[in-house]
Amino acid sequence: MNNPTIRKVPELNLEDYLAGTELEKQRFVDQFYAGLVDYGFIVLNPYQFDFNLVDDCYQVFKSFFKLPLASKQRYNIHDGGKRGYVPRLQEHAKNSENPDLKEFWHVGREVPAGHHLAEEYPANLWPEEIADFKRKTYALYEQLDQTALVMFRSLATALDVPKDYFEKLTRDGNSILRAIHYPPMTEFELPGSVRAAAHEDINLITLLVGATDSGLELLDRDGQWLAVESTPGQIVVDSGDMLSRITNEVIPATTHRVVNPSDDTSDRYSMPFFCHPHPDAVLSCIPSCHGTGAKYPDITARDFLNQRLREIGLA
Ligand SMILES: O=C(O)CCC(=O)C(=O)O
Ligand SMILES: [Fe+2]
Repeated sequence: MNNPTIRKVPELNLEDYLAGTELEKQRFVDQFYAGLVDYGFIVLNPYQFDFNLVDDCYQVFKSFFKLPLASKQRYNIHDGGKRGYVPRLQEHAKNSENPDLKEFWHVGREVPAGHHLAEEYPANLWPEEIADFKRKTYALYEQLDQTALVMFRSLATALDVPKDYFEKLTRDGNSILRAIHYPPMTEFELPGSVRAAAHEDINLITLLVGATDSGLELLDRDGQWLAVESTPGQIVVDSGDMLSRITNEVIPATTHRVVNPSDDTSDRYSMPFFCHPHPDAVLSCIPSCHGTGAKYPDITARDFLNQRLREIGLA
């Protein structure tokens, strides 16, 4: 029987990895890996992370989502949600017919003109109605990108690949900062829909800076839903489909959802950062996870992503 007071997503201190003794470092590596294998989620206390940038971004995105729909729709460029605004009831989970009760905004990687990915990555949109939108949101993007790199280094040790294995895979990667607004339930009349239906993330790992409210749940290995509790100042880290694929499912992509609140009138905001490889990266089974054979053939991150985006109604 699942007892939520006993089963709890492990909590880790990034300081142990970045400034700890060799023993603390190794313990962090082991606990991060075990957390992903056992739960697919860990709660991270970051180290030297500027949470003012998080507050700034919540301010920016709250102001944006408050704009009239006609203003917001100017930034809905129907590119499959790659950049800019995606209105309510657009995205649905892979096996769900009902759309999620959310609207969101995507900020993607900026590369200089002439860069080999400049043609492939769509240009970001920067709403002129909101002051400092670009500076504030991209500063958070870069800070999360740096944090991800540290988590990847620790994961590389656990998986027995060169320390820069994920760095190479994700250099100039297609990572996305998604700001989500879940409006009050009173604004919908859709009995079958939830804030975010059960799904797995497509990417390698996701970093979620503290949401403004609870509601996030993971499906644990015993088939029980478990609340993922975090406080402001923490970052929830979870594993996605791409990590599952290259680890031969040793680290599964954990199913999660955002349940509807008991209170019908409150909003919820969250900001997942989806860490993606660069499009030409080959998703290939890591040797230490090979076991009796790779379950999946090699595929480029580009092909894998496009396949998944079609499945969720975004391509
Ligand atoms: O809003 C949240 O807390 C989680 C959102 C999520 O899982 C997603 O957008 O993939
Ligand atoms: Fe997710």
